[in-house]
Amino acid sequence: MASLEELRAQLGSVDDKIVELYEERMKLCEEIGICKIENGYKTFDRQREKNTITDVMNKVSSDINKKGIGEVYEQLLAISRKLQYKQLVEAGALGRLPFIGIDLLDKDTARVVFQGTEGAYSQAAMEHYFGKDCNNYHVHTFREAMEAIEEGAADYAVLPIENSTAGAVNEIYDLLVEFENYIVGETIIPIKNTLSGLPGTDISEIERVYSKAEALMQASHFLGDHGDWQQISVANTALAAKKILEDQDKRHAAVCSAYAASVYGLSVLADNINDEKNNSTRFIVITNQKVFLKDATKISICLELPHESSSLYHLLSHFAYNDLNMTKIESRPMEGKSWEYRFFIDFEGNLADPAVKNAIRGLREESRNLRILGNY
Ligand SMILES: O=C(O)C(=O)C[C@]1(C(=O)O)C=C[C@@H](O)C=C1
Repeated sequence: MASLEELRAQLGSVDDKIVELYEERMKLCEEIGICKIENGYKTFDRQREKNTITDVMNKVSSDINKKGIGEVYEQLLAISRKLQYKQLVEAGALGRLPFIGIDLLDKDTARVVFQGTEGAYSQAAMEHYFGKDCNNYHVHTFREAMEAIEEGAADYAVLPIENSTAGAVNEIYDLLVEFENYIVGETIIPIKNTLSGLPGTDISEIERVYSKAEALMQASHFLGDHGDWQQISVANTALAAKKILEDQDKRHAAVCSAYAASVYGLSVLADNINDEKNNSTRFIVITNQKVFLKDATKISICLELPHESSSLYHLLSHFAYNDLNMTKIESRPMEGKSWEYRFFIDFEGNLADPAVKNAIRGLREESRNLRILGNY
């Protein structure tokens, strides 16, 4: 029986042959790539790949080798495809109207819309991004904000997309698909609720609290210590603060942000009463212009995948192959297609980077309806 060293030496010679053949194969794929560009043929030939994989699987005998060679070829073909996407990008075949790189957003002259009432967290986020004196107005629903951007009634909208404890705001994801608007910025603000009442109120006088149902729930430990208080839910936390001002009853208090309390002239009776002390919400800034800041570092895309085994696995390989760091993935059910999903992916990069262009080229070819939602 041969020793481990001898067997490893034999394996080394086999690996040398594989490497040589691999290089020979990639060289041929490169030539095919040129031929495809010159003749306008599609890079990804799904049927050809299926045939190749079946052929090589039929050439081996044992089941374990069949599965193994199948997997090796899946990878091999995916890599030659990626080489051909790179060739396409280098030949300048981008295929779509490009995003335009800009130096700055016109924050001083812009008209900005947010959803909610005066004192809402969205307003606080808007002021954080655009400044306290920005020209703004508010609407009742997220859809109305999206429409205002699409129609050009406002230049930018500030909308919540994700909370650190509650997760994604699904409606915003769905609206990003429905409307052709683009993300150009983001801002994260802490969500810290207070118990606020009329100035001069002592907490011992309180008998009733108003707030949004979720905000009452998120302060359940604090409110549990005051079990005799009546809890009344209203549409949002800013509205609760407004009600306290209007009622002028010292027995009433609101669970709302310190920002809403200041907007409605209330005093903070207890600060940061949420059970989870490090809660924050990420807001996106959207516009109807296909632009991106030249120093942008994050890209959001969405796409649909064929209902096939390992389609997500192959899709994600475009990030690894191009050394791109994926920071988030969300899925949402697709309307009218039970158990099929649309994926929303965030990754680090700038649309001007060659690696990003290569990855997007590959992702576009191998998924359906890919949309770049923004680079910010
Ligand atoms: O035959 C082709 O069209 C090729 O480009 C070669 C190849 C392969 O590596 O075998 C690569 C990509 C295609 O999707 C199909 C097959």
